[in-house]
Amino acid sequence: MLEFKDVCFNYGNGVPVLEHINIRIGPGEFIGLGGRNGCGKTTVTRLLMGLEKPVSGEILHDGKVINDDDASARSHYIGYVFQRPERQMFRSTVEDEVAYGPQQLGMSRDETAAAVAEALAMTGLSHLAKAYPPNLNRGEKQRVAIASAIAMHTSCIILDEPTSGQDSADKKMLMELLTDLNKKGMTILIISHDMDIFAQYCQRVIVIGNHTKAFDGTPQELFTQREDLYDLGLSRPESVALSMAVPGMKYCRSMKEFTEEMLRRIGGNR
Ligand SMILES: Nc1ncnc2c1ncn2[C@@H]1O[C@H](COP(=O)(O)OP(=O)(O)OP(=O)(O)O)[C@@H](O)[C@H]1O
Repeated sequence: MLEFKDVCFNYGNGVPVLEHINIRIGPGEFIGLGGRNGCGKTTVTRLLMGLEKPVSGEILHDGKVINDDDASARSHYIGYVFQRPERQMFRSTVEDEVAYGPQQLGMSRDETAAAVAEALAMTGLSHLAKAYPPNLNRGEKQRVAIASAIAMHTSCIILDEPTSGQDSADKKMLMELLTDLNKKGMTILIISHDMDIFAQYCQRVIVIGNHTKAFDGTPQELFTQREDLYDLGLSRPESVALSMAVPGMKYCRSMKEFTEEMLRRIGGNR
């Protein structure tokens, strides 16, 4: 469990970024973090990672205050995939890169090799074990960062806008990998501007607005009950808008679900 208790933060210039934020992230959740550009999403995750410290309030891990724990201490239980994952890579092969964390944890050579092999297999990177990380494409680099977290046996992965600028095939591959990890118990927190990701993959969405938490609930509640989506920098996904427009239609998380439901209805009416 990761928790923010009444957290306030600014970058030292006096301009408030976050004010009195309370958030609880339970084990095994798949949470989307949204809001307008510049509302403070990345700042929330940097505070979780220990890259910034709250001005006031507490950050807790499993009930213990971790305000003073630095990022390396928190990397034992939180993995982070930056917007530009190449910035977090500095070794000359993918397998060495993924081995770095386990080595820092003091795992033996055999344990490290096993953890790396397992992490590369889970992320579909085994064939790229000897590749030079800067030569990989963005999707592959993200998977290296995810593999690094898996190899360290972290319980949580945070991703900052991982699908921006990706084609739909890469996006689907990444989201399916995250769904798979989540089913194995990994907590996922994903910053995104992509409403389809919130609707289709997240169990819960947290929205930051006006320097604080403006929404915390299911994607269905967010997209069907909030009148202020535009003000929050969000929009209703097409699948939800269409399912709301058809009388008696159930809530549809994706266009695939909407299409299947429409076909089922047409078939049923024949
Ligand atoms: N190092 C910094 N020094 C001063 N202000 C900063 C710094 N980093 C971010 N900010 C400001 O803090 C606010 C929140 O930034 P943050 O990057 O957390 O927002 P965000 O919601 O992630 O934005 P985006 O959606 O554009 O990525 C913004 O107004 C930003 O300009």
